Amino acid sequence: MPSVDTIYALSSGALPAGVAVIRISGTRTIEVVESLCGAVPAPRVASLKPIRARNGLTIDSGLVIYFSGPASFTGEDCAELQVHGSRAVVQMLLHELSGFHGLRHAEAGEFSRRAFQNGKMDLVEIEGLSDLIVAETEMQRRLALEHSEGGQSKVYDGWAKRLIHARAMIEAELDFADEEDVPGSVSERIWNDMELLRDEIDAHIAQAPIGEIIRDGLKIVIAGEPNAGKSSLLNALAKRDIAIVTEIAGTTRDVLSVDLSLAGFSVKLFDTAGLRETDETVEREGIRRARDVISRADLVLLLSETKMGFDTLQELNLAEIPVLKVATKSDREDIDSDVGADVAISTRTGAGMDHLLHAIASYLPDLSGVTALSIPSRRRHVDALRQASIALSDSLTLDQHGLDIRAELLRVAGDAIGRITGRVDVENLLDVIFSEFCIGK
Ligand SMILES: Nc1nc2c(ncn2[C@@H]2O[C@H](COP(=O)(O)OP(=O)(O)OP(=O)(O)O)[C@@H](O)[C@H]2O)c(=O)[nH]1
Ligand SMILES: [K+]
Ligand SMILES: [Mg+2]
Repeated sequence: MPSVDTIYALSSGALPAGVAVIRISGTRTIEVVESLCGAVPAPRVASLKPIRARNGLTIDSGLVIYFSGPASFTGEDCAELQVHGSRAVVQMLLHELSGFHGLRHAEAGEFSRRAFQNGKMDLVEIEGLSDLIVAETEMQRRLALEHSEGGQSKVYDGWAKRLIHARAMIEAELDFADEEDVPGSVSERIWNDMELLRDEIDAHIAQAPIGEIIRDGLKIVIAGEPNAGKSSLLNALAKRDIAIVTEIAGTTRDVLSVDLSLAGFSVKLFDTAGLRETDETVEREGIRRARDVISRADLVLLLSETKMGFDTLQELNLAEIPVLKVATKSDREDIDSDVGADVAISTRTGAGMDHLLHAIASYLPDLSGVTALSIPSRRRHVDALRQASIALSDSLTLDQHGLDIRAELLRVAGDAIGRITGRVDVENLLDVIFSEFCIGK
């Protein structure tokens, strides 16, 4: 697409900063760099240059790197100008760039979109890159890096190839079916492999909850009686004064949340209103919200000072959700130390807090023996994999039907997998995927 605009944007973070990186991509890159810097440096060699506006004023001096397409991030001619990261320098440089004919400011995700369109990265790699940019925990970084560098794409491409191979063998069998000496049916081997493939895909899908926890964090809800010390615990774990703590029962009404990092995982911790019968309108709404967020928890920390408290809380319908019973205020002498809890804590003295964190960590996914490649990272991927698995299963079970129908089901499965990496028509998906990026990426 030679006629597309040349685009530019600030690709580095918030200003002011030590260095700001302005990226340019498109056919006019050479012309622009020549005008700003006097000459275009050799490709991929950082060169310190004065950067001048066309009226002769020096904007700044900085490192200029030119990438000759297709050996660049976008696949087009690209340049990166590394200038001093002040608002004034960046503003003047962007203003100068806007004055060039055929240049315009990039839209969100546009550099990456060009990389995809020019075949530099597939969709899984691009999504991995988008995840890597926003990664906050060690596990998020590991998963995103693996995906952005194409490891996952290789797995999906391998699966798609096996499906194509199977179809080709079936086509051949259909073509030669009426000939005398067809070498013994190829089908046997093909269907064995397709069954294996279906099992591999299902095993991959089964890891989706881990991918979700890595991306979105483990949802932990602090629940319990009024005044049990729930908000005090939230504040203690967050090491910040987030929730209001008072001695008045029924202080917390809204659901509060904070993101923490625990053992390399992201954890979303929720504080909720104390659970009790009440006629007070605001508190009732708070309790309704508490029950709602409890029902969506991965883990509930059930807090109480007393054994009776835990007993009444049993009535909460926590059916499928793991619960950790936490006895609070262990520093108080008037409190019975044996209330049948899993952990006893005091936010006042810090007693038991390590024990509690340890107990929580045991609810995090065990990643020993699990590689990043065995974990699907996004709902989009899982949905497509499910479609592939269903089509594959159908083609395996429909053995009384004609081969042509079974081959068609393999095509459906292959297309579903092809859509994950973008090998198969995904035009309608692109806007959704690239809109997740910010400008300059
Ligand atoms: N001695 C002692 N007091 C505590 C401890 N944790 C909390 N408290 C006190 O218990 C009272 C209630 O604490 P909160 O954290 O507001 O309890 P809560 O469960 O959030 O209460 P509601 O939001 O009203 O349901 C406050 O007076 C706290 O200072 C503790 O570990 N030891
Ligand atoms: K309180
Ligand atoms: Mg509270």
